[in-house]
Amino acid sequence: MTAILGTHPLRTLTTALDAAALGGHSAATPADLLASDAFCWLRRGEGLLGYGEIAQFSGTGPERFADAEQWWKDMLAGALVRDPIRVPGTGALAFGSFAFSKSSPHPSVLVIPELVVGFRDGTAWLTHHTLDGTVPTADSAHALLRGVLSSEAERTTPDTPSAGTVRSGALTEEQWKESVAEGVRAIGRGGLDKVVLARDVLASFEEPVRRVSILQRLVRLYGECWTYGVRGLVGATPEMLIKVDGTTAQARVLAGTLDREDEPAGSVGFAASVLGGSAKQRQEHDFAVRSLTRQLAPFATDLSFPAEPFILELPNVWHLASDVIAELADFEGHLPTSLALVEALHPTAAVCGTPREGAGKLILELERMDRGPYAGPVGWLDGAGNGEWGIALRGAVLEDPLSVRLYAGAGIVEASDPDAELAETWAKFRPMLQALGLHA
Ligand SMILES: C=C(O[C@H]1C=CC=C(C(=O)O)[C@@H]1O)C(=O)O
Repeated sequence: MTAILGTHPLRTLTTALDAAALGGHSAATPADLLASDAFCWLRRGEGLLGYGEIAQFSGTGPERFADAEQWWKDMLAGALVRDPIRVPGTGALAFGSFAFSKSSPHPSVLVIPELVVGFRDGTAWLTHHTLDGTVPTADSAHALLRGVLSSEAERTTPDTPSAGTVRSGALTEEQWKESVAEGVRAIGRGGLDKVVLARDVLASFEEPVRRVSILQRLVRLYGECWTYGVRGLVGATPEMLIKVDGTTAQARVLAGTLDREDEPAGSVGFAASVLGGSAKQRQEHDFAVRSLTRQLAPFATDLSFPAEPFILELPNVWHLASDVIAELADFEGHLPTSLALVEALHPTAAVCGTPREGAGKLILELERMDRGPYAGPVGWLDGAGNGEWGIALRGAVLEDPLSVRLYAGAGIVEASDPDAELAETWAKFRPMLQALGLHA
């Protein structure tokens, strides 16, 4: 574990965003405030952006969540927080991304940005964090934002996607289908109900890709999803692992997918009959809901979810979806933080399988790649323990300015067909392919 701690305590100042104090810089939507390295968590015109980095936790291994939680507690212990607004996302805040696997060498990180801009229920605010002993003020926060806006010519340059090509990553399509077939055989032998198998593809460009444009396109096209950006990891996920807002926790569980590409006219009804009527898709979904609710129950005094999933309509696919809601139990005066819940819930059967242990082992064997941050938790948490942690799906890692690695997977059950699962991964690559300006 590495942690960079300053010699001064963390100081934070949250203040209402004063549009007049931004001078000539105005923004119609939060996405207009994106900058090249900005942290991003946006959905339906609300969310959080972060700029600059003043401290980070970085770790690997099975203890990565607990170590991150301890680091955050240490940062908060001596913190001097001024927060007159006091809603989830104000005060001290860190963005984070965690590797899917406990055996991954990929670093899991929590990062405290120098400046946060937040939007929620019609309120907009700035939070300025310092660790060098300077006292943040409303003026210093606005000056930082003005600095970001004026130095970022890239934000306003017209967006012309560069030409790129896509090739297979760790496995060719044929090899991946063989892995799916092996997954089906493993399920048939007994002891395993479901395994989620993913694959990667590598997009290469002749000119550097622009992170801001990728995020802006995802925001524009996939407004119902949570568009995330934590360093090189970008994407727009439809799946909420856990959101904590005071005493309430919420999750959106997805599993069961239908491509919308060849959609007949009319079609949520069509999706409902195909997805809802398919025993295979229902089974895939039920495993995912059960894994989430089983892990969440010990933290809850009350937990509910509808008996029947609903159809979530996204531009690329339909999903079977279930929203789970829980009232959090208070243990000796403490509620679990969003990060403590992440540790308990990850990985659910939407991205790993059932039973979890056996599925995890088979994933390592059959995918023959490191998932890195793909399918890991991504999001933010604040000093009160609130937070939103999506599952990093429909995303990619910007490996260097000319190469982007995309990841997508599919839930495999006994009735799975390798060709259909391969087609499903292409439907799930589509948001990132579109965001990269590649044909999709
Ligand atoms: C593993 C992925 O999706 C999961 C989430 C929704 C539906 C899924 C499915 O139908 O297989 C997957 O469980 C992915 O997007 O890479």
